[in-house]
Amino acid sequence: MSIKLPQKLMLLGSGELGKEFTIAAQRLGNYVIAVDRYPDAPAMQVADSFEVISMLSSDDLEAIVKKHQPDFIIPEIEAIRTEKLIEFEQRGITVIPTAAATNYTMNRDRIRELAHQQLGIRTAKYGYAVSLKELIAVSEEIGFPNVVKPVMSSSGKGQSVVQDKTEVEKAWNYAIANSRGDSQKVIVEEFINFEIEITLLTIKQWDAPTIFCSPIGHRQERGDYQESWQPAEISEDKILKAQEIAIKVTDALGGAGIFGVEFFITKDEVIFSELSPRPHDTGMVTLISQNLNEFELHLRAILNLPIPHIEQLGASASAVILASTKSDSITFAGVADALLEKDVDIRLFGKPNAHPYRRMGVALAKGVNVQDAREKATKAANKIKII
Ligand SMILES: Nc1ncnc2c1ncn2[C@@H]1O[C@H](COP(=O)(O)OP(=O)(O)OP(=O)(O)O)[C@@H](O)[C@H]1O
Ligand SMILES: NCC(=O)N[C@@H]1O[C@H](COP(=O)([O-])[O-])[C@@H](O)[C@H]1O
Ligand SMILES: [Mg+2]
Repeated sequence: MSIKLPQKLMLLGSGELGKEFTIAAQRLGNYVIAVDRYPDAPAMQVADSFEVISMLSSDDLEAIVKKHQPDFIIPEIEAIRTEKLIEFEQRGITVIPTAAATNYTMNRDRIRELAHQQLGIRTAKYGYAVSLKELIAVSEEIGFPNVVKPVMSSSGKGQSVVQDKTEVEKAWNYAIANSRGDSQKVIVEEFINFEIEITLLTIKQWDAPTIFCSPIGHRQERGDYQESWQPAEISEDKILKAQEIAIKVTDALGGAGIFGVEFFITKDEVIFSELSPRPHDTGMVTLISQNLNEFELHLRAILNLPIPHIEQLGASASAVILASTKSDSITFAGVADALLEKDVDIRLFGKPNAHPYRRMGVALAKGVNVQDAREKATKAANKIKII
C-alpha cells in the first residue's frame, strides 16, 4: 500500500501530544485539521485549520467530517464518541489505529476482558461494581489495599487507592463523581507493589512487522505522570516478555500507529496495565531521547512510510511543568535560567489557561546516566514558574 502525500489528517484532540504530532505531519507537507473542545488549543496553533466542537457529539463530528472530508481521523484523546468513528470507518475513512481499538481502550472493562479473558495475559486481579454494595463485596474479594477507578476516565480521574474497608464508600463516591458520561461502573484492582512502571512504545505498521522503542520508566502522582525516563532499568528478559504481550494486544486491536503499552514490573513479573492507541504522555521524553520521536513514528506508521532504524540517544528524561492556580493569562518565568544548562530543552504548550495541576509544559534533559538526566529535567522544570 502506497500513500501519496500530502494527506488530509483530522486530529481529534489538540493538546500537547497533538501539537507535536501536527508539527511532524507538517514537516512532511500534510494538511492537518486540529479539533478540540476549546479554541487556541496547542495543536490548533500549528495546524492548517481547526474546529471547536464537542467530540462526544455524533452530530458535531458528522458536521466537521462532512466539511473537511479527511483521509485519516487520528484520535488524540480518549473522550470521543467512538461509535461514530465506527461509522466513519465503514464509509471508507481510515481511523487510527482502528475505530474498534479506540472504543476498546476508552472502556477499562473492555480492554481488560480482551487482554485477560480473551488473550490470557497477566493483569492485576480485578472485579467490577455498579453500586456501593457491590463495591464493598468485590473489595473484600480482591483484598486491601486495592485501586478503584471509574471504568470510563483517564489521567487518573476518579481513581483512589483504598487501604481498608472504611475507605470504600469514599472511593465509590469519588469514582462516580469523576466518571466520564453517565457510566456508573467501577473497576477494583489489586494494588501492585511494583519496582518500576514502564511504557513500551509499540509501533504497529501496515506492511511491516511491529517494532518497539526502548522502554520508558515513569513516576505518577494523582494518577498523572510527573517524570519519565529512557531507557528504563529493566532486564532483557522482562523487555522481551513485555514485547510479547504488547504484540498480542496490539495485534488483537489491529490497524497501524503507535501504542503506549503500560506495564507494572515487579521482582518476578511483567504485569499488563492498559494501553493508549496513540502517543503517550510519558513518551514525550522521546522528544530528546531518540532519532525519531513518538510523534514522527506515529506519523510514519499511519502513512506507511519506512522506519529503518530507531536510535536511542542515551540516558534522557522528561519532567512536567504544572500550573498551581487558576488563570486565564499565562506568563512563564525562569525559562532562560532553565535553558542555561547543557542538554536541557523546554516545551511550553501554549495552553490558553491554567488550573491547578494542569500540565503547561515539559522539561527535557540528557544526562550521563538516567539518574543524572532525571535530576536535570526536574531541576529545569522546577525553575519554571507560571505567573
Ligand atoms: N493496580 C494498580 N496497582 C498499583 N498502582 C496502580 C494500579 N492501577 C493504577 N496504578 C497507578 O495509577 C496510575 C494511573 O493508572 P491508570 O493508568 O490505570 O489510569 P489512567 O487514568 O488510565 O491514566 P492515563 O490515562 O494517564 O494513562 C498508574 O500509572 C499507576 O501508577
Ligand atoms: N494522559 C493523556 C494525555 O496526556 N493527554 C494529553 O493531554 C491533553 C489534554 O490536556 P488538558 O487536560 O490540559 O487539556 C490531550 O489533548 C493530550 O495531548
Ligand atoms: Mg495509564
